[in-house]
Amino acid sequence: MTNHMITARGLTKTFRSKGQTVEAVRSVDLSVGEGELVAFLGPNGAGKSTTLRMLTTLLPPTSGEATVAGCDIRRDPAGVRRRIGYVGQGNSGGHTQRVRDELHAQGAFYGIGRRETRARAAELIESLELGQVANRPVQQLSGGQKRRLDIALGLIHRPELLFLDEPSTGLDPHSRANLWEHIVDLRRATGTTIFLTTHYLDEADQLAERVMVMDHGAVIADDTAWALKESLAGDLVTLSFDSATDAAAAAARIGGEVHGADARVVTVTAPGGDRALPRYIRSLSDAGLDVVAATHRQPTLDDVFLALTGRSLREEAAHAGPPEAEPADATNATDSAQPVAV
Ligand SMILES: Nc1ncnc2c1ncn2[C@@H]1O[C@H](COP(=O)(O)OP(=O)(O)OP(=O)(O)O)[C@@H](O)[C@H]1O
Repeated sequence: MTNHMITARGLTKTFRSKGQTVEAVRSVDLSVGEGELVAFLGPNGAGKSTTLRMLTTLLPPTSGEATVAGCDIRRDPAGVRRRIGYVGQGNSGGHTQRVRDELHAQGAFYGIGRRETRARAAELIESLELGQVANRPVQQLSGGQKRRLDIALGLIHRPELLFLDEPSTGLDPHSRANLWEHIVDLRRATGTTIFLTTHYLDEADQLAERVMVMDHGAVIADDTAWALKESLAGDLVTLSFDSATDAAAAAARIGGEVHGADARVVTVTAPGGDRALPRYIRSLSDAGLDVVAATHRQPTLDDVFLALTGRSLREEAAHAGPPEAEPADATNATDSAQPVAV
């Protein structure tokens, strides 16, 4: 890894409310290199946003330390804020101001000169494809356009590092894909380091260069999606049998687990499942056990999470309910795409 854009050691946040203590973030160590695109993944309440809010100086840590874009979050929060962009879970909706004016106001907030702000706003309007709506009031934009505006607002001062808290939550699949294209293009063009949280396993898998998995306030995995899948899960081989007796005998022979309502399905995790599958079939046939159907599939990040925690992230997300059609309004002014007063 080259220079570090983020390093955190023992970062901890404990909330106390109504006599209860919540250990939201427990002694997190992490490092992000210059130019990386890192996804922070985990179920609801895992502590992702709290970590982001500490790194962006919106929340003081209970203990631990972190350096962000070369500045210490405790000793030089203003320095951190000058160098980073932060797009929270709130959105830019509800504003009667026009898109272009919103960007100009943001530039003025950062103390950027008028001419430079206008040029920068025009550049961002172009790169984030906001040209057609640049003169419309923000409240008239679609969810995807609003998120792109949020990102433009977060980038007006050319930050070295951009934090995005669930940038695609609430968007339909098409808008999500479009937003991601913009994020990836931007990163390619500017080399900006991007650290984002997401609930979408497929997004993290396909687009992030590194995935950090968080659960119960701790980072439980940190690697490329490929390495995580390769090392933790292996390929998932599924074999079906005519009877539960055969399935049980097969499971015992190959070290698999019996599944299914009628206990006739065996799954086993094997590196290189495409090559392992014929071997299993041959070995079971030698033992007089006929496989009636067989599949193998590459593991997903959900399999990784399952292997690490015994729980499925996908199921937890489903229990948490579908995302809102539009992201909720910011409950806290500092959570919106607006910059924090420095
Ligand atoms: N201001 C607060 N006061 C008390 N508890 C809090 C506060 N903010 C967060 N928490 C708690 O800290 C834990 C971590 O919350 P956090 O928002 O960081 O999780 P998350 O991983 O970002 O979840 P989500 O994916 O739902 O946004 C949760 O149990 C949450 O209820």
